[in-house]
Amino acid sequence: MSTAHATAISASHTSDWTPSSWRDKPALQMPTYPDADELAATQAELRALPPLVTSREILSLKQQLAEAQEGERFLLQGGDCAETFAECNSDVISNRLKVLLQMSLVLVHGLKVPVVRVGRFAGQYAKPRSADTETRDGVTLPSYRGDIVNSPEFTEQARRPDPRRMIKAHARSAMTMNFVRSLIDGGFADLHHPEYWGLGWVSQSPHAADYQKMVAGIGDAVRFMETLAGRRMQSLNRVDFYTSHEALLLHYEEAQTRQVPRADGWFNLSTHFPWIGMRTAALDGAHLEYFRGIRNPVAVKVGPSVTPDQLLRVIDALNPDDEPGRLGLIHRMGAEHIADKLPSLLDAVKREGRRVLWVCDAMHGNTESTSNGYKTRQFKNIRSEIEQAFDLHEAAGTRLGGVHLELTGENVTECLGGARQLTEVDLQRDYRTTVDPRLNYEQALEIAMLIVRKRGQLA
Ligand SMILES: O=C[C@H](O)[C@H](O)COP(=O)(O)O
Ligand SMILES: C=C(OP(=O)(O)O)C(=O)O
Ligand SMILES: [Mn+2]
Repeated sequence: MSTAHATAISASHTSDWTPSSWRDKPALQMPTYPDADELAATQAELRALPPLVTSREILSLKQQLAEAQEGERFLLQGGDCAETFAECNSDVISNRLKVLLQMSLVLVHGLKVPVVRVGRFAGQYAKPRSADTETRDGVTLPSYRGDIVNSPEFTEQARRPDPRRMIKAHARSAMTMNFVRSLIDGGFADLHHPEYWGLGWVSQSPHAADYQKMVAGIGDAVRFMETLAGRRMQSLNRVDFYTSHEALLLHYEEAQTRQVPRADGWFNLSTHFPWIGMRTAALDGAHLEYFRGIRNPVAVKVGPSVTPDQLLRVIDALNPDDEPGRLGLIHRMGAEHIADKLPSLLDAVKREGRRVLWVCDAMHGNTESTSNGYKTRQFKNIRSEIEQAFDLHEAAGTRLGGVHLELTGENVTECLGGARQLTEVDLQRDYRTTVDPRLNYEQALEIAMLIVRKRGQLA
C-alpha cells in the first residue's frame, strides 16, 4: 500500500480523534490532582514549550522499525525502570549510553544486522503501580508513581501529586536529550574509537577477554574497509539513538501532541517511540484511545492474561491499515509462563497476517521479592525467557525482532546471578532503583552476548 493511501485511510479511522478524546474513556493509573486550575495552567504552559523530538526523526525510526519487522535490523530498547530527577546527571547519562552502545556493538557484530538503538530515557518518569497506596508502620499514603507525579519519600507532602512536576520532567528530559545528542554528535559513538565508550570495569569483567577480542576485530575490519575504499568512512562516526517511554500520564502526553507543518497528522513530540504498559492496555481505555490517533511508532506490552482475540482487537485499534513499522508488541510473560502463553498469540497474529514487530521484555514477568524484602530478578530467569522466546518464535514461524530491558551503566546490585553470581547478601551493597531492579552493566553485556550465542545456534 502506498504511504499516501495508508495516510488517507488512517485519517478516516481517526476522524473522531483529538489529542484530548482520551478524556471520555476510563483512564487507569492516573493521579488525581487536587487542584484542577493548577493542572490546567501547567498544561497550557507545557503546550507552549518546545518539543523534545521532531516528526522527521520519528518517521525515520518508523522506517527502521519496519526494517526490523522484516529481519533486516534488530531492536535494542533499554534503560531505567524509572528515571529520577536526582539522577539526571552527566555520569548516569553517559554510563547508560556507553552500556547501550557496547551492547549494540556486540549485537551488530554477532547478528550481522544493524541495530535500532532506543533508550528508555529522556522521559521515563511515570510509573504504574500494583497498589494505589503503601502502608508503613501503620501509616498509609498514596504510592510513589514516578518523579513526574510525586516523590518517593514517605511523607504526605512528598506523595501528593503535583502537576508542576510535569514542567520539571519536560526540562530534565530536554537536558538528557541534549547531552545524549551532543555526545553522539561529538564522536562519542565513533566506531573508529570504541575505546571511548569503555567503562572502567571492562578490564576486570568476566567478559573482558571476549569483549576486547571483538573490539579489536571490529577495529581491523574498519581499517580494512577504509584501506579498500581509500578514504575514512564518515558513516562510522556516528549512530542514530532514539528515545522511548511509557506514555502513561496522558495530561503530559496530550500537551506534547502537535500537528507539524509539512507532515500529515498528529505527533507526540515528547518522545520517538511511546509505549502502553500492561496495566493500561484495555481496549476501551483512555490509553488506547490516545495512542490510536498519533503517528509515532507505538508499542504495547502484552502480559500473560491477554487472549489471542483481545490481541487482534488491540492490533486493529492501533494499526488498522497494517502500516509497516507502526506497531511493536512487547511480550512480558515470565520464564515460567512464556512457553504456555506465547504460542497461541504468535499463531493468531501470523494467521491473520498482521504486520507487527515482536519484542521480548524479559524483565517484568520475572520480578520476585527476597526474604529480606528486596524486589529483585534472577539473571537465570531473564536469560531463560529470552532463550525460550527465540525458540518459540522459531517454532511458530514468526520473528523475534528485538529485546526490551531494564538496565543501568552503574555498578548496582539489584538483580541476582550473572557471571559474578550476585547473591541476596550482595543486594544490600548497592540497591538504588526506586521501582524495579535493573541489570547492571556486566549483566547487561552478558545478555547481549547470550542473544548472539542463541541466535547463532538457531541460524
Ligand atoms: O515498572 C513496572 C511497574 O511499575 C512495576 O513493576 C510495578 O511495581 P509494583 O508492583 O511495585 O507496584
Ligand atoms: C511498567 C512496566 O512494565 P509492564 O507494563 O510490562 O508491567 C515497565 O516497563 O516499567
Ligand atoms: Mn519496570
